[in-house]
Amino acid sequence: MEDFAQFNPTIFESTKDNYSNELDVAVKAVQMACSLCQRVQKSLLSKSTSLVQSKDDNSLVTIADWSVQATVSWVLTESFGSNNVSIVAEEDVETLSKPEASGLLESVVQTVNECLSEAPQFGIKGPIIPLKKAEVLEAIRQCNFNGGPSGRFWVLDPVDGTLGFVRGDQYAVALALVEDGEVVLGVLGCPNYPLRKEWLSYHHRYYRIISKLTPPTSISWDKGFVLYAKKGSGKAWMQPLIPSNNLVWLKSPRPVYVSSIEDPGQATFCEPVERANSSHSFTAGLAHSVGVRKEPLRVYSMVKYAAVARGDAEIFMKFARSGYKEKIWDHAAGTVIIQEAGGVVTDAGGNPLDFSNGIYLEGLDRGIIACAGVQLHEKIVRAVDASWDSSCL
Ligand SMILES: Nc1ncnc2c1ncn2[C@@H]1O[C@H](COP(=O)(O)OS(=O)(=O)O)[C@@H](OP(=O)(O)O)[C@H]1O
Ligand SMILES: [Mg+2]
Ligand SMILES: [Mg+2]
Ligand SMILES: [Mg+2]
Repeated sequence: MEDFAQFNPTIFESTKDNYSNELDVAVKAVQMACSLCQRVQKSLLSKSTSLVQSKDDNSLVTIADWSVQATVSWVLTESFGSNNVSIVAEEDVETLSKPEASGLLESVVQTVNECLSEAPQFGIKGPIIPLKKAEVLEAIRQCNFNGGPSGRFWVLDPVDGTLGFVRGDQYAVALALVEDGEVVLGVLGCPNYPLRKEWLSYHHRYYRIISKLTPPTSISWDKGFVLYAKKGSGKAWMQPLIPSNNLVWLKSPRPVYVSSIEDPGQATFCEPVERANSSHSFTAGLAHSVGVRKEPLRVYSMVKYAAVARGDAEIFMKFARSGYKEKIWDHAAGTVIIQEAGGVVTDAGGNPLDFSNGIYLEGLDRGIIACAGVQLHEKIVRAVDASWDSSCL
């Protein structure tokens, strides 16, 4: 039993360290968010409802995106005080505030309150009475900070990989803390990350396959976890999901490390599922040119960062079409987790990602390259230079 520990803040090693309280609250908030998402994903898949909406850029948003944003915003504000909390997050309240969206708003309020009612099981004090519509909208609206070079702010992607989420596939909840332009904490919830990494590539069919192969009573260590890391600690940790209805949860976090594979011939690279989000043809040419032989692992969301941090893949590449500006919430948590697990994350010019310039990764050179090791990373950066001019990106 010695590798088991009760769930309490002592898991965070030196509790007197900087950011230990922030990390403790952030991990609990992401645990709650994962539980919320699992419940919503299940209900989305069991009935076709209008809980999925299209945004102006044709991307999707669901009640889970808004509900997680409201819940995490509420938890952070209650824990640290509204004057001390600035949050940059993906969703806004525009759609939800429209009179015709009252049903949608009701679903969000119900989902948030359901989640907050379980807060004590995660070690968080919940509200005395359920939140009202106006309070839920305010919690979402509060996440309208625009980032920048100085001070402290949180960065939240409530559901990353919303497309994967509505398809019953991979998605992530990503929360980071940025101080003076540097990501100092990263917390990444991956509720559907499978026990066997081979299952990561069963897109679309994932849910069906998993539900057939794992008994419904299986404990959550079999699927899903929260990864977290603190900048400069040299460690990244994986904590199993806390079952909200199960008081016998006793598992302690484990450290995760990047893979030691430096040979491209043995390496696996991962990339976005959607061609619209990253050029598959460019990365295929690139991978071939450095000697990568394995098929790409196409996975939705920041689960790709988790795969590299855990050593299930060695390379992550994303080359969005020219003109697309990457947002900080799609990369902040994953970046610090890979770095602390021993990996390297830069743009295609080999420069660190810049989280100090507002909501976008301004100045990003071509694309993002994350690797398990320095040598592999150098090879990929060199290969991008060699093949860039002949590509049409
Ligand atoms: N056109 C375009 N190009 C590049 N990137 C885009 C584009 N549109 C959206 N996005 C952002 O990509 C986030 C999902 O990235 P993924 O790596 O998960 O892509 S994929 O879903 O696997 O194809 C996705 O995050 P979520 O909105 O949180 O799902 C978006 O922020
Ligand atoms: Mg989105
Ligand atoms: Mg995202
Ligand atoms: Mg999102």
